[in-house]
Amino acid sequence: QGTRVGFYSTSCPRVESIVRSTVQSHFGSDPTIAPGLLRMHFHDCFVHGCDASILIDGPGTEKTAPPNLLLRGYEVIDDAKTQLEAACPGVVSCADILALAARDSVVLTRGASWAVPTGRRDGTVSQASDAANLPGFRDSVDVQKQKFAAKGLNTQDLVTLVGGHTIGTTACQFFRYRLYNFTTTGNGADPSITAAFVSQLQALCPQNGDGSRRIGLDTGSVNRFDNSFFANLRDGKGILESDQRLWTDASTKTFVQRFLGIRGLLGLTFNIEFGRSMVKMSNIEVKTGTVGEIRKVCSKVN
Ligand code: HEM
Ligand SMILES: [Ca+2]
Ligand SMILES: [Ca+2]
Repeated sequence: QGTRVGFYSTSCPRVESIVRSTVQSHFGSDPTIAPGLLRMHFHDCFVHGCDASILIDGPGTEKTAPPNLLLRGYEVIDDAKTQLEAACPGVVSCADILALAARDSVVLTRGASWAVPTGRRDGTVSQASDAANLPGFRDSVDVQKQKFAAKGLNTQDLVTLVGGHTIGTTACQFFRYRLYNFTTTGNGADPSITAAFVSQLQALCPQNGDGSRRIGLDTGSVNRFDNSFFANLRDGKGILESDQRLWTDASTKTFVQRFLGIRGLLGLTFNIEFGRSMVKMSNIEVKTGTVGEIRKVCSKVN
């Protein structure tokens, strides 16, 4: 792919420790930056590849597209970049900083670590309209699979990477429609949500309440990078419609079951597979060599 582990070993040997300590210190004062940075890397990679196009400021850039409005952690990347420009000016790309910060975020939430290949270069294009190929929370499994396949990611990668929802939160506005008037029968909620859970969710996200209120994507384990998210899907406790559908569709359900260690199926260890699939995701359409640039400031092209 053109990226490799240790790309900066002579040009900027402290890059990984600088990024790690920066993420760590921000995490200390605001733990929500861990899920924020992981999601930001995903949203970067799916649009023009992992090239930091998501970080560019200005009217009509990717940042302004609806799926990206609630991303957080930009200040962490800026902070790391400032320190890296002091240590090794003009050497480390913003795209690599984001890839490293996503890994460090998983480790800080007690997930397993993995080696991040580096050597990405930063892109110069960022357009809101290009964010349309990001998956949406109402997408069917077929559409989710298509969008991942378009980036070279298979069904196992899809299930594994969506497992990133083991940490972090969602605004009520993205799933509240599942709780009220979704059906005209029963309690009016999406029947794929287990009955006892509906009233809990309704209490957290009242019908006419604040749509920006946030609740955990992995009920009971919001801050920990574990496989509890998959147990919640099995139990009808997925929060996003797109997440719960991974249990309804036979092709994705098998992988959820394998993460849960269902007898008779070849087991998969979520934390190990996550690192593997992340390496694939973080190599999507990467720019290397002389393509693109090394940005001086992550929020704007040189
Ligand atoms: C079908 C694919 C996916 C869909 C439809 C989807 C959708 C969403 C939505 C709607 C939210 C809530 C955003 C908010 O309210 O701020 C969210 C949050 C999140 N997503 Fe995804 N996502 C997908 C895949 C992924 C992948 C592949 C990753 C990472 C590998 C990821 C990581 C996260 C994280 C960590 C959060 C929590 C963000 C926070 O707490 O600020 N998602 N996702
Ligand atoms: Ca990008
Ligand atoms: Ca969890």
